[in-house]
Amino acid sequence: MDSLEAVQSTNDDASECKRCAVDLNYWKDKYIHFFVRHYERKTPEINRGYFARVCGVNAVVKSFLDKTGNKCQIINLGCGFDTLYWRLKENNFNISNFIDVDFPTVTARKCHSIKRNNVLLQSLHNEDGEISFRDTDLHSFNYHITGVDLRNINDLEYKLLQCGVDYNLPTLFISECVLIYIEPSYTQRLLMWITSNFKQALFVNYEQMNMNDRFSEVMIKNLRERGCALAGLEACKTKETQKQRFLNCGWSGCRVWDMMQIYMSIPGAERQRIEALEFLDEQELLFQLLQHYAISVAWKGDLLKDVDIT
Ligand SMILES: C[S@@+](CC[C@H](N)C(=O)[O-])C[C@H]1O[C@@H](n2cnc3c(N)ncnc32)[C@H](O)[C@@H]1O
Repeated sequence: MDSLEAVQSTNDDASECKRCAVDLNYWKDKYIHFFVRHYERKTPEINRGYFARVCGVNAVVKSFLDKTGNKCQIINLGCGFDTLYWRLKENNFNISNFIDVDFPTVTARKCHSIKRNNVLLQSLHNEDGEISFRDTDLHSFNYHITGVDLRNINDLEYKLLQCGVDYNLPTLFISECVLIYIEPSYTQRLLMWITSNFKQALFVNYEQMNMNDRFSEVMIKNLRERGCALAGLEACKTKETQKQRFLNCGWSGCRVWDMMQIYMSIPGAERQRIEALEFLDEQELLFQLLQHYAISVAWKGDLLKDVDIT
């Protein structure tokens, strides 16, 4: 497998882990099984780690929507098979625009699954417009999928315009385990392009952190053996490097929480519920895993500052 293919295949891992945890009742997602048919059962540590990840990202999304209402935009960078658009719709959020972005090979598969599924299609229908499909792209009233390499800003800009991007709307960017695969100079260009073009933006980034100890050496070795070069690893070293990545690119501020902090801040009853779902043999392993991932939230503009997710 070459490096690009290996990076794209990380979407299969992420979506299979999400489906597994949903089937075990960690959280509800009525749509993930439309995208992921087969998976192997994951360990309790992995399932709990994904639970914390979903809770953390959902908390940022909720805080963003509390501040903006429906007059806003979400752009999911390296979206994979994420189902956030449908989950928001189900909860009566009808935001101005939602754009899913990934490599064309990944978006083609996402479009294919949507095209043959009435439940997914129905949410996209609106009296104001048709759904148009191309192989790798989909355009509907307020949901778009576009296939583009995030390292190419000119192409990204062009494709986002086709998706009706509005630079004046408060915009939430989501990236879950994406930037670690991208060379720092490209990420820098992407982050600077966002701050120079969008009036008000919030960026939630979930990815590895504390990548400078023995535990992380094993994680890095495993990913590299699969062909993932981890070009963006430098920024994953510490909380400070995660933060500086944004501050150096013109963002007004950035806060970083490791996943242990997020996990411990989940309300007691909810944590007890999920801890009763499966027997966890090695608590220490879960804690190590949680200490090696983080959520960073960066903002541009006063409206979107002070997001607290713990
Ligand atoms: C680990 S997966 C995560 C998928 C999704 N964010 C989730 O959490 O379920 C990483 C995703 O980032 C995408 N990705 C990585 N580098 C990219 C790039 N340069 N341009 C577009 N997508 C990219 C991959 O194709 C893959 O779908």
